[in-house]
Amino acid sequence: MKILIAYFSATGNTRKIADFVFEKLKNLGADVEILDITPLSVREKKTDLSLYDAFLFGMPVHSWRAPRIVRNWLKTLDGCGRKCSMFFTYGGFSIHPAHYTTCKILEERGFLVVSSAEFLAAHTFNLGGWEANVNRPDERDFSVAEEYAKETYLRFSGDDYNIPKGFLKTDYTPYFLDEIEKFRFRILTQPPYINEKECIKCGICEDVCPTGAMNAKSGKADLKICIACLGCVSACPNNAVFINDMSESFACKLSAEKITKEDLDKKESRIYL
Ligand SMILES: Cc1cc2nc3c(=O)[nH]c(=O)nc-3n(C[C@H](O)[C@H](O)[C@H](O)COP(=O)(O)O)c2cc1C
Repeated sequence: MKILIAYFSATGNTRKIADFVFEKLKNLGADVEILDITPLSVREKKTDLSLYDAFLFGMPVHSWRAPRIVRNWLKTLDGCGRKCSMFFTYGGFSIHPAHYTTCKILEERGFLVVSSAEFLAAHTFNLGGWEANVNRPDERDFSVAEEYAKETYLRFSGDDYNIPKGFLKTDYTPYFLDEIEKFRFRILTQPPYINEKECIKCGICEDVCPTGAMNAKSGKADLKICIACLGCVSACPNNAVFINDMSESFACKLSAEKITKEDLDKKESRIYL
């Protein structure tokens, strides 16, 4: 059986889980390949799925679900009745629509979803002053990832097909979910911008941008296509790409979600089978 792990990772958390699961599947004897769909050029090329028997799709949660550009990429695929699994990394806040809505997309594309998983990871907005799950994923999360690789391989190998249980059917409309995407630009009041004095003109910020929004010459990201993934901020070798300070919004978010920072850090990664 040939397996493909395709993942999107703007700041590296999902990549850590994808790489780990890749190694574990190989150790289990699987013939497995890995594809990073973060670069725009990779998503624009047609991926030949005919070479594979089963798939794992990994992505971060952005505003309660898969990032828009990942949803759009998934909608170009043809599952042809083959099995797949989904896994998410997230910063510890609400994510429950992510499993259900991504599962729906995959089913509509003809995949049989056999498992799903969520892994705690440092929240991207820590780059702007949040302090959520700073050191995740850690051993706890990797031990869940090991179990996830084992269980998913078993389900891929078996003849039967079980729909994963446990994640909630969401009653949020696609309209509502699109509306909450705008929330990120209410707390991220300044889209990523380059501090000219510290910029070494390497162009990495533009190269890593998964949407083509960042312009290294003008020093600004185009708000119309920027998805606020902060890949440019985390990749800059000279820390010259900035966003506004979001620490105040972290306190507001904790209070709105009625959760403490300690509760957030105690959350556990989880598998759905
Ligand atoms: C625009 C945006 C929205 C996010 N929304 C959520 C969210 O709704 N819930 C959550 O717990 N984490 C959220 N996060 C945090 C990410 O899911 C988390 O940091 C993830 O591990 C980043 O993955 P990556 O490093 O592979 O890009 C969000 C991050 C970004 C950039």
